[in-house]
Amino acid sequence: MICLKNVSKEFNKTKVLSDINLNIDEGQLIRIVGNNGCGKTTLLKILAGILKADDGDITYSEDCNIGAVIENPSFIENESLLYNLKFLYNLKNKFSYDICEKYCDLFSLDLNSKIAIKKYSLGMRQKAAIIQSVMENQNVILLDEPTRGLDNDSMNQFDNLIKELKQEGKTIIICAHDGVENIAFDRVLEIKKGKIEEKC
Ligand SMILES: Nc1ncnc2c1ncn2[C@@H]1O[C@H](COP(=O)(O)OP(=O)(O)OP(=O)(O)O)[C@@H](O)[C@H]1O
Repeated sequence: MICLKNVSKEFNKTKVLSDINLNIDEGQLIRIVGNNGCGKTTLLKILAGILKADDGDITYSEDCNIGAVIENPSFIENESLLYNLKFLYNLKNKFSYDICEKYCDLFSLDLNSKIAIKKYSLGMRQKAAIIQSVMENQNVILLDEPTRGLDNDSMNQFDNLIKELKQEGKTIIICAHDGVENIAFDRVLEIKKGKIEEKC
């Protein structure tokens, strides 16, 4: 689905990722771990195409349609959840109220709430961000610390969502220090000193 060959990235002459080689197959559920500042977010940004690698090649299968939650999600703060999800929908796709409602129900969010996003709690914003990453049936989902701000019930809801996406054959990559202990990952990768290695 995605293939990285000798991908490198440095910031201010410090190498964060060094000659990374990685094959991500369709339908894999992958966790990326590593110490603070090791380059997890950098790798996700490169995979999402929002950051350019300095060197190396990345190839994507033709049907690759990426959804992502990376760092702090931005919204139109004075507008409602529904307005924001409609706004974030890709222009070439027809907005599906039913799909958004399904994911909102799963996360106990009210899609018809008139409350402006700026009044949402951190956890509610995180759920809204996760919903936008899956609402268009994206088949590759990149999630950076997705359980940040989620309470225990919401973490269970998140686990259920990942299970469902996995059953649907989606390719999912999650960077997480914690909060994902109940998820059965196919692979766990660790970034260490600029290199990536399989942990299991
Ligand atoms: N835009 C940038 N400009 C300069 N340095 C950057 C930039 N983005 C990331 N870095 C640096 O690259 C390194 C890797 O950052 P990254 O955010 O990828 O780490 P991380 O593994 O996601 O960390 P954490 O677990 O704390 O979220 C850090 O040293 C960081 O300071």
